[in-house]
Amino acid sequence: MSSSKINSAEPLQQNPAQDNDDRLRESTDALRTIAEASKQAAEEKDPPQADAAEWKGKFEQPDKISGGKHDVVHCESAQNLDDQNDSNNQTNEHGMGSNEVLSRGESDSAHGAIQNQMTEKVLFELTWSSKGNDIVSCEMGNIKTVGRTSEQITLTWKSEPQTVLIITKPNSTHVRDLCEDIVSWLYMHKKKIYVEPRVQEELLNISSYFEFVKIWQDDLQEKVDLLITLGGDGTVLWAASMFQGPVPPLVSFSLGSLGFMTPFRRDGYKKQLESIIKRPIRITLRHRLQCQIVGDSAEEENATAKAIFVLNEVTIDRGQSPYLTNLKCYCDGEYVTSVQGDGLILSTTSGSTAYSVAAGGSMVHPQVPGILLTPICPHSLSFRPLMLPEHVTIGVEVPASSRSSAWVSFDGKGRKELKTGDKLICSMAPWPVPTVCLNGSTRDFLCSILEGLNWNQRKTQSSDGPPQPQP
Ligand SMILES: NC(=O)c1ccc[n+]([C@@H]2O[C@H](COP(=O)([O-])OP(=O)(O)OC[C@H]3O[C@@H](n4cnc5c(N)ncnc54)[C@H](O)[C@@H]3O)[C@@H](O)[C@H]2O)c1
Ligand SMILES: Nc1ncnc2c1ncn2[C@@H]1O[C@H](COP(=O)(O)OP(=O)(O)OP(=O)(O)O)[C@@H](O)[C@H]1O
Repeated sequence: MSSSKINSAEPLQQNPAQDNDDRLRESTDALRTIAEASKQAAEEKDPPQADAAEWKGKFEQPDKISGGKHDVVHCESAQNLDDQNDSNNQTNEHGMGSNEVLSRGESDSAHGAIQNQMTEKVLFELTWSSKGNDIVSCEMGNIKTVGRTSEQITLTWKSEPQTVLIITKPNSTHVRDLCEDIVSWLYMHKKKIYVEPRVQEELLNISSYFEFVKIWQDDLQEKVDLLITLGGDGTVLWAASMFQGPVPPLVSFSLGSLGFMTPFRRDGYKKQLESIIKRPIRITLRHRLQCQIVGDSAEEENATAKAIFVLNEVTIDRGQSPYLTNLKCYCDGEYVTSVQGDGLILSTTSGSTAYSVAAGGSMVHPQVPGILLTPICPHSLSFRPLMLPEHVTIGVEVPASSRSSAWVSFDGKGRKELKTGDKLICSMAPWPVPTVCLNGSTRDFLCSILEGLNWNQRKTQSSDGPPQPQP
């Protein structure tokens, strides 16, 4: 997405709450400006010695999201997406605001005809229940919370999504079979379908009927309306990493073993997809981190390095070195502490249930905006994991005094050496990954920790036992 594209976004729609819209427009403009600055920073490498404060200024963004809640969690009786409509209607019946924040591109009038040329991305609007667009009010000097930053968001297509990118886990027969079925179903519904070269080859090996399937290329990023993954969490991470700018809504079918971020099941895919392309959908905006390596050796080796986006975490560890890592940590340019241990994880809240939880970090709902700082085997009795607010910029430096270099990896991939003097700069990215929910953001999250990690499973205490102590 070029910055001029961002500028050419449609003006926001008017709705009756004019005041709210004016405020929303201001924050949307601010968001666009920040997105432009971030895009520029990602394209033109920042000067290697850019300090953390400068990064913070570039990537800070306003957050104006608030909405409704679920009271009960029933993992076993998962409702299907049809029920989302009822809940969306309820939201409107309660007089909640409807706010368009991210729509851009041209409306796709090609519905019903498959074209060789890609049309522009279809428009949608995002809504969330909100009594106003402010998070706090301070009328008459009284500070009151009037909105929340991390409640349920609904996405409503303005016209049916047309262009679909399908990303699949390699080497799985189940995945290949489902991919074949979904591609055929989408083609019947007159969608333009893109896949990776490997998948096109697999489909053509099955039948020449699949000649309509096209090969994905990086420059198509801003044209995709819907992203589908078939695999496990690793496939979701892979798909997200293909987008260095805005990410289209992502529907993930679970064909892995754990599947924290993959709520959809292969059975009933037709009904699920039908609902997703035709009706409003609930989404979780999963925040990403953007990372850049700066410093002496980075200057030489990564002269053209761009920001790297992670959905789970960036990890700095000792690699094969037998020594403790020695990592100096900065927050907004100020020295905070040093890690002496196996390493450090800077995690998103989506990633809080991955490597971070294994290293002792807390599990956090993916839509809570924040950055988790979780040490790996710190040789200290008091280094508790920490969660910082979304707007900070974190720097991690391998000091000149360190006995050895460290290694950095991004969502478990792209391992690079951090030599002494190098610094990793990390802040919240302006482009989250909007994942489509099965039963809503909170319910999906709670189901995944209950089912995936057996969270708080314990035999129930029997009712018979010693008499209650008398008061
Ligand atoms: N000790 C650990 O727990 C450990 C060690 C290395 C990497 N990891 C995680 O593996 C991720 C890469 O995943 P992969 O599938 O490519 O590698 P992989 O195939 O090695 O899978 C790692 C496991 O982590 C799970 N996982 C991934 N993201 C998750 C999330 N957000 N919440 C809960 N579980 C999640 C996967 O389902 C899988 O079971 C890394 O981002 C890192 O978080 C964990
Ligand atoms: N399109 C792709 N191209 C190349 N590699 C991929 C692709 N999709 C996924 N992978 C890689 O394949 C590996 C396995 O994928 P994934 O985690 O989705 O499956 P899984 O391990 O069976 O599921 P789970 O993580 O739920 O246990 C991961 O390392 C991931 O990075």
